[in-house]
Amino acid sequence: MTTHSITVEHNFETAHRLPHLEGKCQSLHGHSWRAQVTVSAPSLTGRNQLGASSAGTVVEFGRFKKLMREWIDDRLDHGTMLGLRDPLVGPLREDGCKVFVFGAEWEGGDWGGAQWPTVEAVAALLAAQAYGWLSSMWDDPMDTTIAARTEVTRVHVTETAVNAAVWEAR
Ligand SMILES: Nc1nc2c(c(=O)[nH]1)N=C([C@H](O)[C@H](O)COP(=O)(O)OP(=O)(O)OP(=O)(O)O)CN2
Repeated sequence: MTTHSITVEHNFETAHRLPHLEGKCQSLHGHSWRAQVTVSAPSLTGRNQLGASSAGTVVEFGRFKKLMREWIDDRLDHGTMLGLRDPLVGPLREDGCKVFVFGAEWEGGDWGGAQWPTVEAVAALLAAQAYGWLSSMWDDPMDTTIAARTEVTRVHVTETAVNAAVWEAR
């Protein structure tokens, strides 16, 4: 069986802190995050208004990146990622800051523990969201660029040049 995959990337400037870990990560700090999302399909067979067809794409880069960029830029970029139990959530919000709360806005569920904004949890968060981006393309009957049985297979997130996490579908 063959697999076709595409990978797209986006960056975001976002603060976080991990008060449950010992050391410097307890202090609020920022990173230039990079997320690479890989989408795969067993064939390039897609659809058009007449039925099964092929645009020759797993998903069209531009459409998928638009969905990815809008979600990341709206919710994470130039904001702060915190855990639900972090006492900074209230004060930052009261001061008008953008805050994304792990364990609230996104609870993790089957995607793995997500109570704190570790790099691992950010990768799982984006994998879960990427399934939503694919669903919205699939639900659009005019979208002829998404192949059948597309899946999110890998999300690679870096917070620094030397720290990264990977979420991979089994
Ligand atoms: N498994 C994880 N471990 C750590 C995470 C994480 O998300 N997952 N996060 C942190 C901190 O957020 C911190 O930003 C990074 O810590 P650390 O690599 O120790 O710090 P530096 O980037 O300054 O390290 P260098 O010495 O510059 O390489 C901690 N652990």
